[in-house]
Amino acid sequence: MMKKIDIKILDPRIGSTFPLPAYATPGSAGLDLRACLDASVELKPGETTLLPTGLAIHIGDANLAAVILPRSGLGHKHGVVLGNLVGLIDSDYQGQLMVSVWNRGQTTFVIEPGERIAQMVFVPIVQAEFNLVEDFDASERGEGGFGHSGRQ
Ligand SMILES: O=c1ccn([C@H]2C[C@H](O)[C@@H](COP(=O)(O)OP(=O)(O)OP(=O)(O)O)O2)c(=O)[nH]1
Ligand SMILES: [Mg+2]
Repeated sequence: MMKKIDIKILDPRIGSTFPLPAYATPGSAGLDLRACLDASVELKPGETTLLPTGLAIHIGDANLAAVILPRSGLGHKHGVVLGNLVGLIDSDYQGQLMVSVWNRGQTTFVIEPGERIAQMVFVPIVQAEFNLVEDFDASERGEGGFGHSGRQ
């Protein structure tokens, strides 16, 4: 299913120097987001910085959201993940898409202008309303959790 999402270009280089986010293959779930930078940024071990993408989206549907996730290559090989671990884009957010990058590795990582630094995935959302009860209907698990079923 393809869904139309309003997008605004905030930096004139988007769409020319830096391509618009696009699915890399027909089966891709994620759209890579690029660092919309004037110059490269050095991210030392342990540092976190907020990168602009030069883009804003307005999802405009409370039953949809987007999540920003690390790219596996950056995270695994270079230790470059997200400062917030996962970014959540609300359907009513209209500001610039920002990516918090965290160098959790041991070596400095240089982010180049236009580099694909994270990926965005659209996800369905169910908003819940709470039904206040005194007792829950019984379930097989009950209150067991946090490994109560063992490791094997
Ligand atoms: O990686 C991210 C995470 C969030 N956002 C934007 C979109 C999101 O809708 C908004 C608020 O994010 P969130 O609710 O996670 O942050 P908060 O700390 O709760 O801020 P707020 O008080 O604005 O909700 O910031 C980004 O651009 N990138
Ligand atoms: Mg919030």
